[in-house]
Amino acid sequence: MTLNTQRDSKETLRRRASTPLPASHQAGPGDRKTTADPQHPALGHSASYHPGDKTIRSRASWSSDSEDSDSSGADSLYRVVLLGDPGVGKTSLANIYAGTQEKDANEHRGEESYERTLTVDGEETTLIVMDTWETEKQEQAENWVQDYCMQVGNAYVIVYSITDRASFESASELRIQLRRARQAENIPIILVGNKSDLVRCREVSVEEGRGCAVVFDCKFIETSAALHHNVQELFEGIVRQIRLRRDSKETNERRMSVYKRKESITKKARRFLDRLVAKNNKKMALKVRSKSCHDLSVL
Ligand SMILES: Nc1nc2c(ncn2[C@@H]2O[C@H](COP(=O)(O)OP(=O)(O)OP(=O)(O)O)[C@@H](O)[C@H]2O)c(=O)[nH]1
Repeated sequence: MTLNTQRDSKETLRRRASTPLPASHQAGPGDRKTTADPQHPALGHSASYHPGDKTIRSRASWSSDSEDSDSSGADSLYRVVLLGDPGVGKTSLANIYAGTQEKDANEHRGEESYERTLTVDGEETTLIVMDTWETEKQEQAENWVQDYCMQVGNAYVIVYSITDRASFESASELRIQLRRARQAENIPIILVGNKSDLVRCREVSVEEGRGCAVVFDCKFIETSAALHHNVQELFEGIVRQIRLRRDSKETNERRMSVYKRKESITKKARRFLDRLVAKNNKKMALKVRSKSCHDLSVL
């Protein structure tokens, strides 16, 4: 991924941002399906969607890895639901994903779903990022939104603010709620500690975030929407987590061998040493697991 590539893809996005998706999008715009589809097990949820209530903002290409683009890569579409307390930064993260510039934010206010195609490890995947979670409205009419969110995601991002302990506690509750709603399913869940730039206001340590992810068996990353730090890594990580569950072991191993070739020597050495020590030490194995919850490219 290069900065140039990012800049180029943003240009593409801006040009296409005004292109509305047809209302029939949920039934599949001809090329892809977003409702229950036996050919597309990852999308096989039966919850109904209300297109009039939520807007799909844009379809655009965001090639993070264009030099490796492989036309043989499967093109797939997945829903990613953002959960978390009000004010933790869900919309800010979604806006970065959508490539919305600050000056465009007012124009797009009220729109809550963002579709974008990413090229990760040489293959394209389209994510619809849904920023529809409501925690404040308790009326009956709003409950369907929460139920819908819990049912419809192919992956979940649970966001808290590192400056707000209450939001961290809510994140644990959301994880439990999600586990209850989707009991037997092995869906990717990423715990995100946002606002990592606000160092002096920190109320939740990195270790606590990581510990929570280990206990709740999910991935963990700290981001700063304000500085755009780790946001791209987050969305690329979601794609990798989806693929790790969707594809065969062989396909993932082939993909990983390409990915690992690009890893830094330090990262490779650390990974090798962790495995070596963990082989003979159960306690260490737990520690490695706690480290691996940081690594969004492995299960
Ligand atoms: N310093 C800092 N501020 C942030 C960051 N992310 C979001 N904010 C600010 O936090 C406030 C809330 O951000 P939103 O993105 O609206 O949060 P939200 O979770 O979507 O909130 P609701 O829409 O109420 O659910 C805004 O003023 C953002 O500018 C961050 O990483 N760092």
